[in-house]
Amino acid sequence: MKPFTAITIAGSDSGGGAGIQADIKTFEEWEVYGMSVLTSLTAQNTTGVQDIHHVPVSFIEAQLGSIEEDLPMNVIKSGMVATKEAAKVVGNWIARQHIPYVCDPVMVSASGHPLMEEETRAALSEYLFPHASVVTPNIPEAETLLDMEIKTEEDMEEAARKFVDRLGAKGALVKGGHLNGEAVDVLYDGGIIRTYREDRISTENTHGTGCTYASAIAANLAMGRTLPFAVEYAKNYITEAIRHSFDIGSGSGPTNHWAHRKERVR
Ligand SMILES: Nc1ncnc2c1ncn2[C@@H]1O[C@H](COP(=O)(O)OP(=O)(O)OP(=O)(O)O)[C@@H](O)[C@H]1O
Ligand SMILES: Cc1ncc(COP(=O)(O)O)c(N)n1
Repeated sequence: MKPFTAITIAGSDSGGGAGIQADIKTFEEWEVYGMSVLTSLTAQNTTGVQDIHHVPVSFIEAQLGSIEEDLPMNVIKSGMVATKEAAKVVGNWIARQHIPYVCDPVMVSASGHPLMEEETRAALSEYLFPHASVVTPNIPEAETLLDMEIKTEEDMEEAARKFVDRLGAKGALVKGGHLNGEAVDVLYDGGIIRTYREDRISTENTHGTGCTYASAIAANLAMGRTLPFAVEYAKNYITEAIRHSFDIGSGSGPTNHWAHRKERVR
């Protein structure tokens, strides 16, 4: 049997809620075989990030090479890429793969800790976005990367268009988790604007939602679904993961990657 496969290029979260751990857990739930390239290791829990160790760029390259030499890949997902050197190596490698690529431009943890060096911002636009089937910024990330304020759904639409028209991504999903009211996300794929809307769930336990959502989109692309359908399935999945999130740790608890088994959203 040959499964669909996905590779995540991201940081490790020792607390298991975000980063590589969230990505692999999500791939598994979609029955997509997960592979990983670690860019940084974080000492992290639900209260915050206590320490960060960046993997040497030569070792990031070694991991990419080991996978490329031997294993099939249906999709690439990236998360924490902290330095411009890492962004360059990762971007140049992705450019050669010619498969769908989901780029989650992780900048700051939900607990407020910077996960990317400031000078890496420009490197994301230069090396990663041009290869992305979709970039998945949250509101603060979109505001920083585009240097604009986002307060309304119309602003989200404008931002999504700018990621495509100005920064060269093929698609952009601007996530509205940080706005008040409904949990609305706006997708622009270079053609039309689509809106994904769910009621807001009252919980503090949203650690890792961004990583989990992007990985669910990637898993659906690996299975051959189109981007709009991949986002629709992933939105249902993340909503249930938040609804049944775990009240563990004394900070913002993690989402529940197996919640969909109760709700049968697949
Ligand atoms: N309280 C909530 N109830 C329902 N959906 C939510 C809630 N918070 C976030 N979402 C949804 O979760 C997904 C992730 O969005 P968000 O904007 O929180 O991303 P993020 O900031 O990258 O995540 P993280 O919390 O991991 O930093 C989006 O679909 C968003 O609409
Ligand atoms: C290694 C790593 N990657 C990504 C995130 C973002 O996730 P969140 O915004 O939920 O903290 C994180 N906290 N840690």
